[in-house]
Amino acid sequence: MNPETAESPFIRACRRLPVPHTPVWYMRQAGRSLPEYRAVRAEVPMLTACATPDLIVEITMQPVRRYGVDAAIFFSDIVVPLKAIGVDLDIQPGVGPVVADPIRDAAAVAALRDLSPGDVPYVTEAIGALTKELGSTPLIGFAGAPFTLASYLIEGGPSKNHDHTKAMMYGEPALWHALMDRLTEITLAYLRLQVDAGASAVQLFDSWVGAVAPDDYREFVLPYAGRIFAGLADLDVPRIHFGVGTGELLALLGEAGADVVGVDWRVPLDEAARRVGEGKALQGNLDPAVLFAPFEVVERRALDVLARGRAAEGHVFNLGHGVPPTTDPDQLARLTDLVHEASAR
Ligand SMILES: Cc1c2[nH]c(c1CCC(=O)O)Cc1[nH]c(c(CCC(=O)O)c1C)Cc1[nH]c(c(CCC(=O)O)c1C)Cc1[nH]c(c(C)c1CCC(=O)O)C2
Repeated sequence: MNPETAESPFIRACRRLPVPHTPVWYMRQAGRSLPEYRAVRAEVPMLTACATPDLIVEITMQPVRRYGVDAAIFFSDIVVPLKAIGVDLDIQPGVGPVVADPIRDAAAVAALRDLSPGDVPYVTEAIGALTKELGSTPLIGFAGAPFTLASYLIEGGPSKNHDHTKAMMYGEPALWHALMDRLTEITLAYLRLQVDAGASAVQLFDSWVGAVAPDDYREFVLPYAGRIFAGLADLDVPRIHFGVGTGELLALLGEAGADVVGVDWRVPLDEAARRVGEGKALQGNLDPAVLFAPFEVVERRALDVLARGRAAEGHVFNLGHGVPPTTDPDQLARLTDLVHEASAR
């Protein structure tokens, strides 16, 4: 990473170093709520956009231009590497990823081949162009974590209770471990190629792992997240680990090897710092729904997040989950300025 990027508030906060202001970015900042995003996407299916370097660059830059956030997140989706190795899937508007043939047996698991950089040339190309355009602003690469990817593959689409996923985990543990092993290799390769192309941090999204109890997380999930973080250790970029509803798992998300633990809105950051323990930075955690309240409420809540975030060794301000599609972009613009001004030191 270039020296100015290494000195940016976002990278410094991830490394638990002093910062001039608390850095802020938003999960799902690229897309959905922005009119300039809807204009660009009007005629283009989601997965086509994710495979078109010019569109990736433009959409990734949109929230950076509009809000002045401290980091960009690469515009893509967690299912892109699966599509790239030949899984028959689509992203349906308002639904999410839908898999044509859900993976439920050993033959389907064995068909998940390794990912190489040549499978996603548009990712490498877009990241190269983005790092030039971003200058010292860091670019966050990302991937879906094995549990969350497994859930889409096994269920065949979005799921509330992850019943088929858990049925395999509990009932066919050998098949489960084989699937998690395949997804771990694919995810690690995907994150490494993003860093090799120029990403200066990575976030592993285990969005739906909050459905799993701590003992099961330790047995069925943590070894794989651990392999991914260990496999990135030589790259010298901050590694962020996030899931929704993970209050009971926060210490384990850190234990898996992340430098920064992402926290949803259910656990205040001072309590999260206590649960995660020493040697980690935290990211979060304003309830995204607060953005629908008048700005004075957003302000009061955001100041509370900042105050509690001081209990952590490093704090990156974010929402507790993604930007809701109907968010008024002006609320995020004002929130970004507020975080910068209120935390200036
Ligand atoms: C679980 C998950 C997915 N995708 C992702 C996650 C993990 C983050 C999280 O927990 O929210 C990650 C993701 N998806 C997208 C990004 C882009 C970068 C960003 O701004 O954060 C990122 C980081 C774009 C997208 N991914 C998707 C869209 C909407 C596609 C469209 O505009 O048609 C975007 C902009 C589609 C998608 N893909 C997925 C869902 C649930 C959806 C939304 C379905 C819907 O409500 O329309 C799976």
